[in-house]
Amino acid sequence: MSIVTHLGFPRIGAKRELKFALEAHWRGEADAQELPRIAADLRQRHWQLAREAGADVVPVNDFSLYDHVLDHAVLFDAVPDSHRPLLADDALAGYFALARGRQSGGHDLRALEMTKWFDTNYHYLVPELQRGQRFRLSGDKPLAHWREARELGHDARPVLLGPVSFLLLAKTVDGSERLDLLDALLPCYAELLGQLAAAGVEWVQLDEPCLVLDLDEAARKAYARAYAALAEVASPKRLLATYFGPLLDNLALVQSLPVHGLHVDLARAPQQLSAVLDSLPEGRVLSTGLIDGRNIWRADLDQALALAQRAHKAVGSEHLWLSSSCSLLHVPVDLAHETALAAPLKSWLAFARQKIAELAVVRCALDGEADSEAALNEARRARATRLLSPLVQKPAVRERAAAASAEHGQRQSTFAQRSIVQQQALQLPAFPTTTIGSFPQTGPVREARARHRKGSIDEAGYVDFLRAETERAVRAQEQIGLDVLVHGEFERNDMVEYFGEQLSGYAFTRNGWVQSYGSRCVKPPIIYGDVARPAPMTVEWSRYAQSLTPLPMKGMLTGPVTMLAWSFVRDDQQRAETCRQIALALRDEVLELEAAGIGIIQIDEPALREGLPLRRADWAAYLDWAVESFRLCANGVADATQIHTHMCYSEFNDIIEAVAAMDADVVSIETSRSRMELLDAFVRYRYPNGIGPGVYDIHSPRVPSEQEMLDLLRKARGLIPPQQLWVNPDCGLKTRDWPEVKAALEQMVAATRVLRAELAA
Ligand SMILES: Nc1nc2c(c(=O)[nH]1)N[C@@H](CNc1ccc(C(=O)N[C@@H](CCC(=O)N[C@@H](CCC(=O)N[C@@H](CCC(=O)O)C(=O)O)C(=O)O)C(=O)O)cc1)CN2
Ligand code: MET
Ligand SMILES: [Zn+2]
Repeated sequence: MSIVTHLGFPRIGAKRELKFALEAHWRGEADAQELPRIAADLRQRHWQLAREAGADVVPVNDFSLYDHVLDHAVLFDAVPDSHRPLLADDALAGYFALARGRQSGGHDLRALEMTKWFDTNYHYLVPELQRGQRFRLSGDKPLAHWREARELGHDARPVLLGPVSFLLLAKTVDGSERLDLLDALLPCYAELLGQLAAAGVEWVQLDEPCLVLDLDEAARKAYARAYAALAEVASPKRLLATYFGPLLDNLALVQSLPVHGLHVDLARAPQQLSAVLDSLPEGRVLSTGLIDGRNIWRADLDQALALAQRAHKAVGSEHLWLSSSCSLLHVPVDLAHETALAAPLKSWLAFARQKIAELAVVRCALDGEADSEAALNEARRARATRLLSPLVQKPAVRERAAAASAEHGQRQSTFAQRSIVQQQALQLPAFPTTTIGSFPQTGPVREARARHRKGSIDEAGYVDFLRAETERAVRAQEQIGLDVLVHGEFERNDMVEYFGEQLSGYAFTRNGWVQSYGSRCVKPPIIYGDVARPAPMTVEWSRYAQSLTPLPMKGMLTGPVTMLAWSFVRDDQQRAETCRQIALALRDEVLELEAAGIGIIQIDEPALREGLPLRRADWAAYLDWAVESFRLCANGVADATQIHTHMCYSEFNDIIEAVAAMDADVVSIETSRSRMELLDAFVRYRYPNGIGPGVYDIHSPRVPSEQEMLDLLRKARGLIPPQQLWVNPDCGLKTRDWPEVKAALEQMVAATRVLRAELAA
């Protein structure tokens, strides 16, 4: 009989139990045993839940206290020397110091860099390696968690990030070639596999998501070498797991690797099944990724079943696994907690637990069990009602999207012309200072929102509270001496969810939490239908904030590409089409802000880069519609209105032309941690519009000094013409506290004043 399994499970907990345990631990409020106890409890609960939903085998070591890539770096002792003493002294404290930095107890340790996990909104910590790096197996988490599951009676499969993906996802601090470290790393894997085999582990899952990327010759050779080497050692049977896309030109390589099983993503790439089956070596297990781990829709079980049947015919039930396309990390835990979702909508959805149950239905149907028919019918009915629902189809929205043309995305004049008009209107000093939008989302702000949600403060009381917070932020900015102010975003739970709640065609959940990094979570809203804007969303807040000050108040919106990328999107129409609908809805907001007298409007697009398809061949098409959507959203304004955009965590070399084509008057980017290196693309391209390279790393509580920021600014001034240069932090300040924010911004303004004096001299 074919088995039901999945590649990994969300670890934060349905009610974010891990988040609260972590944060209590970091605040020093929990005793030393509390965090490990809650973590073990979550693992136990999640295994049980998966088994009850229908999984035969559960993955283990998918759990992490912070990040699974960091866990591997620690497991192989691939950590910066600076962190070693603390790690040796207190392993957990050292681990969190790698994740979050540490500036107490006589330590001044920086955090590892964080970056996006493929094209998801999950962030991993980037292992730092160097030439001659030594690796050493340190710790036994994969085996310990396997034992834990075994003792609870579960058939379990440890998950490891495979050696080549581990290296490709790491960076070297000295510019040396990562893959040169393969020979040094492999003995660690060999030792670990040996330990697992000796303990009686039957299967190990080696995740190699990099196999869905464009690979150069060196990477292909590394794969061949690594897996040949691992075939020589004592080891459980190896499942090579690929996900997030089709294997395409890497298929032959993959099929040549000596492993016992292969997992392929058939949710994103169902069309690859034929080629995979045709080339699958005799006797190899095929793990079919049938159910989408990246989205929350109930599956098309007929399609999943059809794929499973084709695979079954080719490999037989002994060699067939039915699985999720990727780890379920990217979806919430359990739909059962959504008690407030409207009835038809709820019946269309499946979270992690429901997805495993769907796999169990496919298995029943595959085995010809009679009661599977009822479950299949139920799924068919739910899907059909969704696709035909009048909630989904809005003819007026579709007509508008079809009618929108490129002209609507064209500013009236060139940047050179309109920047003169804008300067006349705004009268900004050289090197204008501003911030990226959010100010601290403090405990009281979140509590007020929670009380409002529960009805224990009314609308008026909540609005009064938010107005007071906004006013406080405006006064603080005036006092600090910033030139372009923001209202602070206190009314927003999240930059995406907040807009999702106000747009039609969008639904939102109560508990649909997904880990973004560490203890930080998001509740991605769900786009289920054609998107429109029934009423203005931010205009009153911006108008109010502007009424408090004579200084320019920047309007603040989340752009269409980011709204799309950080939501769960409908799967019954092209993403480009959905994005266009969002763009037009936001366009109305932009124009209404303008009409309300807001002269500067920022439209954030931090997700533009991460939305880039994993394969280069697909980039141009994506960038075309992504840029077009931004332009449709932003560029309907008059010359005097200044459009800003903001992007963080972006490798701009790949997308600089697209950034230029957006034609925003000012773009703010994250650059402080890379010491302005990320400006390179703009410099080389001679990017003509305004640029605000971040001078202050907002991810850390550390307050940068005036001198540090001045150094960065001088560097930036040497790279781009002074009249283009803006001064701002790397990103929004919502995760910081007021005292550090005020101190840092004061230093930033002081540094700017020095720069201005130098310009005048
Ligand atoms: N969607 C999205 N993706 C993004 C970003 C982003 O801002 N948004 N930024 C980048 C980095 N990612 C981040 C993701 C999350 C957070 C973050 O701070 N998340 C908050 C939750 C934000 C939120 O939805 N807050 C709600 C709910 C807050 C809450 O927990 N309330 C308590 C009660 C209040 C309390 O006592 O704290 C409850 O409901 O139980 C609100 O403010 O209303 C968290 O994990 O703590 C930060 C950065 C990239 N991706
Ligand atoms: C992740 S980009 C964040 C932009 C948003 N305006 C903020 O300041 O929080
Ligand atoms: Zn940002």
